[in-house]
Amino acid sequence: MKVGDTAFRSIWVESATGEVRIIDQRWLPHEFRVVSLKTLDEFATAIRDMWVRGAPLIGATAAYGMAIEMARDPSDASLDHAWEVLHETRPTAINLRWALDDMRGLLSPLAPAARADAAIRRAHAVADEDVETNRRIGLHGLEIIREIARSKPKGEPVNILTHCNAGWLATVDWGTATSPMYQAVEAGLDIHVWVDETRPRNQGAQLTAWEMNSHGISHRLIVDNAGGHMMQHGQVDMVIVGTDRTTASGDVCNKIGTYLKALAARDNDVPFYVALPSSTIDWTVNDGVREIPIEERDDGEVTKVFGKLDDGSVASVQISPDGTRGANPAFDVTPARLVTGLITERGVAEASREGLLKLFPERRTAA
Ligand SMILES: CSC[C@H]1O[C@H](OP(=O)(O)O)[C@H](O)[C@@H]1O
Repeated sequence: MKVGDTAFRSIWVESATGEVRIIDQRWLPHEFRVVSLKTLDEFATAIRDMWVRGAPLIGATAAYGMAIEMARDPSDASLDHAWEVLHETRPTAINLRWALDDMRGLLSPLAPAARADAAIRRAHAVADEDVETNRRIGLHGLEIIREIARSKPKGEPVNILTHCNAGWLATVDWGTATSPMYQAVEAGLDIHVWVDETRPRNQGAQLTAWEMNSHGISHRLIVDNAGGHMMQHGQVDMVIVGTDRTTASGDVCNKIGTYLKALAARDNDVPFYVALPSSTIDWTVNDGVREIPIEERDDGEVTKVFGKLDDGSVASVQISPDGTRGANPAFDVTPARLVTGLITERGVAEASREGLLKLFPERRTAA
């Protein structure tokens, strides 16, 4: 998407140097920092420490990490080591495993001498496919927004609530939950976005708000606990979020707090949509609550908050007593029964096995 007058992706290869470049999202919205990732360990650190984050972007970053390592050492041992190092960075987003398996499946049968070129080509393709996939998600989501707009009094915007950042910063471009928003604005529809701050790391306040500002989309930042109240008072026409792993039966694992939004949406008859590329569907899992590993992150993310000081510098400040420890599950699982629809690149699926198989019949295994 555009940053000022310049079009950006969240990850790209500098043509002059061949270096893989990323936007280091830890410093947004206060500083726009671009860094190069040059070694396998730097790629692993960037994913683990959330310089880059968001399921599709984590997958694309891992693909480029494999490619960089193949250029250094294309041996079988190096291929397996790179898979292990990158896989252990974060446990929940399935795109990481999907991308690593995709790359290793392509590279393993090749002669080592052919792996570096094949790897970088595939990494580029993973990134390009993500952009097109998200664009298509946006077109399908646009029709939902358009339908809601028809039911609104003239001059009133479609009010959309979103949680965390499932924006272009969480993908290579367009975003998943934000793609319908961008497409709606491009189609001339009037939307307003309630942006959940999304504690503890505030991806909403820091990243989604930055995206909305950069794109000139009407929005207001709200605390995570305000969403239910807004819905009770008719101020939310739809919820749209992303996901880090959706099961074959339609259970949705997403940033912590998503489940609570879904409960409030159901209680107030607000449609609750999830936007996702098919690479985020884990076809091997049915019961999301019991089977999806939930990342436990450092409790310092709960006891501290990052922001800009009055002198313009950025810092992390402690918000709780010295002796207080935190608990920090990074995701939760929304059962399929609370999901109105799954917006994929092939269309909108009912949140169920049959609903997903109608759009992805090639996944229908023999009974
Ligand atoms: C399009 S995936 C976005 C998804 O990823 C975020 O998690 P994190 O920032 O920890 O990587 C969040 O769950 C978003 O919904």
